[in-house]
Amino acid sequence: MKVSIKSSYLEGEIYAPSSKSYTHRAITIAALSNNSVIHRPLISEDTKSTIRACEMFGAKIEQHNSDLIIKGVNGHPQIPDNVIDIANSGTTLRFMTAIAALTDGITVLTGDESIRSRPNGPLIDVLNSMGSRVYSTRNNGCAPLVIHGGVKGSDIQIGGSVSSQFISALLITCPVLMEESTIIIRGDLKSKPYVDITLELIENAGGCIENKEYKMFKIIPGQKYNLKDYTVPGDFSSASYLLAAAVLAGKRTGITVKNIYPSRQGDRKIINILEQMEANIKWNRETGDAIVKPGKLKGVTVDVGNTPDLVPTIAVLGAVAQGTTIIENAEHVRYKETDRLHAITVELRKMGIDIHEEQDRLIINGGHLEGADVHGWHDHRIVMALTVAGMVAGDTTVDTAESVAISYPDFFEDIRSLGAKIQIDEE
Ligand SMILES: O=C(O)C1=C[C@@H](OP(=O)(O)O)[C@@H](O)[C@H](O)C1
Ligand SMILES: C=C(OP(=O)(O)O)C(=O)O
Repeated sequence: MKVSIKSSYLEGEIYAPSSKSYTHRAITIAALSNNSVIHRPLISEDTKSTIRACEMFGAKIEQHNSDLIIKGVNGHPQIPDNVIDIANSGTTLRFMTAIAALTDGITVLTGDESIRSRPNGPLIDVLNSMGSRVYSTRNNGCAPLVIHGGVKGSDIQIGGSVSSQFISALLITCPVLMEESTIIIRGDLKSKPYVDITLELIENAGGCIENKEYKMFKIIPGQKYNLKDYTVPGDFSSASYLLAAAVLAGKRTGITVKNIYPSRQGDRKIINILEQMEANIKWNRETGDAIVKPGKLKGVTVDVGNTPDLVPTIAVLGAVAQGTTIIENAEHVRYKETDRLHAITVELRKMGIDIHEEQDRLIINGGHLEGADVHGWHDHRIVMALTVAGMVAGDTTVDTAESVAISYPDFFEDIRSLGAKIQIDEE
């Protein structure tokens, strides 16, 4: 699907969608619990992958209006009766690889071309050291994965530089084992806030994990999750496109982005980053409203070690900021749906921006965005960030736009409701 974008001037108010990361965790932990209700889950292609996988492991999941009613497996997932296709969701793949190790049979996990190129080696090695037998069918650490169950609580070590999802997957799974586990993190843990979200949901479900400054986690055995009733908060990663659009393409009347409350989400930092860039933004933590007015921005240097998903948004902001924007500590951003450092560099160059990539950072010299036909790389975050750029530049098309369904299915409807001039060209 391709979208055609004209110069746009936005105004009004919009609700940020529910958090994808919180929704994945709520569904997964509810599936390991007994009876749970999840209010306002994000229903998107990625979270549907988690729903599908949890049903294959024996959970009963029904949607009633904006709630999910989940009857879980009480810590004992069944052997799936077929291969599980988790499509494009890295979070689902990592979480379900660990859940599969709890069964007493064999699970096969696969996904789309993107997911079958993303690394899982550290998680595979740890699960094998715990008594499971996990194989990457092509011996490259990527899906398809074949997982024989049989893990036991153990003392394990794992590197934190590739993905925090490996650690989150182990933190969710180890408490239900009958032996104590200790997880030691080797090196720097990237995307730390996502581990905070995991620990928050585990605590909500009555689980108990001792976190020794993200260097060691001690997990007592035989725990039983009981998530009961959980309401999913708004998503700061998705809100970042709305906030950036307000700054770059907003009318003087401004835009109010609603449903963004204080949270353990690392991407809440988008507010601080916009403030550092001297954007006109006022965030009311009590009401969850961020009021944003358009204005000129100043370039900044941002460490994205904990906020990898903000990179496309920050790159577009830097593209029009005065001076230079440096996005650093970003190597792990290369292991997402696409190599996002490379993808956003290629596409913003097509729009006339002086942007360079190095192994773990981007250097962007602010300039003037020019309309162009750009490629979305089948990556929802690349598509949404380039759509914001297109509203500034005008006369822009973005292809593979259907990928917004991964995390923000109503993205185009929402920004059109604010006045964005976007035509959807069905391909
Ligand atoms: O745990 C999660 O919900 C996520 C963790 C992050 O991945 P990494 O931990 O691999 O950086 C992030 O990029 C992804 O969108 C969601
Ligand atoms: C990388 C992302 O998610 P996942 O790792 O779950 O595919 C994302 O949402 O940007």
